[in-house]
Amino acid sequence: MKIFLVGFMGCGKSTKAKQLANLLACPVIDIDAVIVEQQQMSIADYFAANGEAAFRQLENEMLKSFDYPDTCVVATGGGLPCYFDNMEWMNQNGITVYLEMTPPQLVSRLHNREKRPLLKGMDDEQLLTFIIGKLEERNVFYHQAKLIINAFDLDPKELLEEIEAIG
Ligand SMILES: Nc1ncnc2c1ncn2[C@@H]1O[C@H](COP(=O)(O)OP(=O)(O)O)[C@@H](O)[C@H]1O
Ligand SMILES: O=C(O)C1=C[C@@H](OP(=O)(O)O)[C@@H](O)[C@H](O)C1
Ligand SMILES: [Mg+2]
Repeated sequence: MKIFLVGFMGCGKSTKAKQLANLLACPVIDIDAVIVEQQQMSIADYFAANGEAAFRQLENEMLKSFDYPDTCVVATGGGLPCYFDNMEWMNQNGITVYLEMTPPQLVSRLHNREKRPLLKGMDDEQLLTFIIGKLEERNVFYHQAKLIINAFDLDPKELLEEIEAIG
C-alpha cells in the first residue's frame, strides 16, 4: 500500500506522514525533503534562485521518478497535486488522502511562514485571504482524493483505520 497525503500548506502532511509510517513500520518519503536533499538547498532558496515554474517541473519529476517501496507513506507539497497530471498519477499508483482543514485552522498552524516561499511576509489577515483564494483554485484537485478527512485534531491511528477501510 502506497499512501499519498495531499492538502494545503500547514494541514500536517509532513507530520502525519511520519506518524503513519511509524504505525505501519514503513518508509516515509517527503517529496519536499527529497528535493532539498537532491538540490542541496531549501525550498525557499530554490524558489528564489529558479522560480516557481522550475519548482513545479522538479516536483513532477521527483514524484514520478522516485523508486517507491511497496508499502510507504508519501508527503506531497501543498501545490503538487495541482500541476500536470500529478493527482491522476497518484490515484493510479496509490491511495490518495486529502487532509482537509478550514482556512482559520490552517492559519493557526502556519507559524513558520518564511520557510514557505508562497507565504513570505504575510500577516494573519493576508494569509487568511490568500488561503481562501488558493483553496478555491486547488479544491478541484484535492477533491479528487480517494479519502477526504478533516485533519485538525485527527489521531493518526484513526486516520490509518480510515485508510485501511478503503484500501
Ligand atoms: N497535531 C498537531 N498539533 C499542533 N500542531 C501541529 C500538529 N501537527 C502538525 N503541527 C504543526 O503544524 C505545522 C504544519 O505541519 P506540517 O506537517 O509541516 O504540514 P504540511 O507538511 O502539510 O505543510 C508545523 O509547524 C507542525 O509542527
Ligand atoms: O502549497 C505549495 O504550493 C507549496 C507547499 C510547500 O509544501 P507544504 O505543503 O509541505 O508546506 C512546498 O512544496 C512549497 O513551499 C510550495
Ligand atoms: Mg510538508
